[in-house]
Amino acid sequence: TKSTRPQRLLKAVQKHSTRGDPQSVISAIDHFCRHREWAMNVGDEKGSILDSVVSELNPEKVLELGTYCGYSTVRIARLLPPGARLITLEFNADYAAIARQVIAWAGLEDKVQLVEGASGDWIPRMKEHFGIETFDFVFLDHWKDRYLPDTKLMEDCGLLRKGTVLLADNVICPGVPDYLEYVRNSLSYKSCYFKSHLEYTKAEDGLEKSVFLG
Ligand SMILES: Cn1ncc2cc([C@H](O)c3cccc(CNC(=O)c4cc(-c5ccc(F)cc5)cc(O)c4O)c3)ccc21
Ligand SMILES: [Mg+2]
Repeated sequence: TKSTRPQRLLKAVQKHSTRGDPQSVISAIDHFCRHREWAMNVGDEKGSILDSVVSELNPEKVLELGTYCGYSTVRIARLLPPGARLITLEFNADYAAIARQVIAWAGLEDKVQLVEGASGDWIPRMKEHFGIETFDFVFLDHWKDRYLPDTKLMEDCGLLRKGTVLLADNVICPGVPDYLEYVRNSLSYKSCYFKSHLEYTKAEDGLEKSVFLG
């Protein structure tokens, strides 16, 4: 039977990158997606913006909503200090299976906990199940109509603290108008837009960085 795109992406990682070298994994995925098959990774251009936000923040507790093949998981985890933890939520079992192998190939499994399940089910369980008080950094890259409800859910569950940074992918393409309107108008957030391009294309897209003010 025909392979899936995530399976072909994993093969490209295993063929064209070095086990235990996250940068080579990132480069192999970007090369595959630019020259072979487009895939919905945050990509190299927006990825560099993601890197700078993470490096500046040095977060201990990170939540990623939407793992897909683990590209942004690897980008974030490779920058985390020893002892820091990234929890990534993926509801699609096929994506999760590939992501686990990509994360393991990069040698980052000790920093990453991939949870198979939906954000709406797992956000309310973060405290009792993972012993998480609050998150320092949240990367939103899952279904675009879940960004706003899940942000409100994280607020209600007390998972955000003064200074928690939310970084949202695809705020232009495909777009998240209700989320943007909320974080840009709420007195509880200081928000700014990083203009970029849709991964591996010339179309406009960007990241919205929103700091929770408590
Ligand atoms: C509830 N819950 N909890 C965990 C969780 C995890 C998932 C999956 O990881 C998943 C599956 C399918 C789609 C997404 C969202 N991503 C996108 O839709 C996207 C599209 C494009 C684009 C842009 C232009 C196009 F022409 C086509 C696609 C570019 C991008 O960067 C994207 O992130 C995420 C889903 C719901 C989940
Ligand atoms: Mg995305």
